[in-house]
Amino acid sequence: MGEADEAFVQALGHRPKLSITEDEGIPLIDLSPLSSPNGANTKHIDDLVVEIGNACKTWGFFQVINHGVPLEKRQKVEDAMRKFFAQPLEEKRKVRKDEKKAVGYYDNEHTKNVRDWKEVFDFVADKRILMAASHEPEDKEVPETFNQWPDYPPELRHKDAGALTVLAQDDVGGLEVKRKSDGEWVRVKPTPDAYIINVGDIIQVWSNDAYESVEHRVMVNSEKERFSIPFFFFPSHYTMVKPLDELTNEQNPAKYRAYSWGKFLTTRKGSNFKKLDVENVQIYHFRVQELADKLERALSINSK
Ligand SMILES: O=C(O)CCC(=O)C(=O)O
Ligand SMILES: [Fe+2]
Repeated sequence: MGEADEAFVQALGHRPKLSITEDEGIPLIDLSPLSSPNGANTKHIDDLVVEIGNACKTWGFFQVINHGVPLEKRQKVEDAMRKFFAQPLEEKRKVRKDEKKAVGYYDNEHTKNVRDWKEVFDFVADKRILMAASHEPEDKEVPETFNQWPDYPPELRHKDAGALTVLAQDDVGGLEVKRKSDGEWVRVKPTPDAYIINVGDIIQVWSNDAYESVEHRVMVNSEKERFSIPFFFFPSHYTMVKPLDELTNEQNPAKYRAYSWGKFLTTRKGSNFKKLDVENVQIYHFRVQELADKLERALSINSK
């Protein structure tokens, strides 16, 4: 075997283990009360809300069935996706996405500064949107679009930066979630026609840490290619993200200061195409405690 490009190489502690833990415990939630033909039954809806709340607290991940999305729609998207990716590389590269072009094909994304072993096609479902040109406060907004589909798996552990993610994975499987109770990586069992939903960083901040954004990763295998279709649910770029007023009070003060979602995303995306030597922006950088510690360190350096 030839030498691997060092951009793909994971730090030792993040390489996969050889055995797989498949967890039956990731909640499977039946959404049929939402589309009940006799109108929604309040008791069932209340139970559903509790079930979803518990899943978000315990796992940060759950699968939904009887969600009302017609199977034919999913099959149509899957057919188009397979057809697109089956084309020769030079064809796919004709619709290439890069640092200036926000949508299209790419195969050189970096997550946490390590290159992913995947191919992606990002596309836009909606109108054009405005986005900050950079993280710098004086930079103007520029028109941009962002929506991701479909994703040929990222291999790296990460948390999703948006509010929540809805994901369709195929029957090959490979998505792994870091179990909150013991830090073990467990595999999300492929369930036909189910969608996987996970809490992202924004919900963690909005809920002032009541619901945590959980680390996950995708393990590739050399025998069978795998497809997945993630939908990242993001707020508008001008949204300032901060703990919700109704969830904070004197006993539970805001743990984060407000940050601009558009600027956060722009800074994040700056490292999507190259390996940087510094850690990319993370929500913990906006933690009030983290900022207080930094200030304390700075003051103690200055007084020496
Ligand atoms: O492909 C998957 O199963 C997960 C994809 C993912 O985690 C992501 O794109 O953020
Ligand atoms: Fe993800």
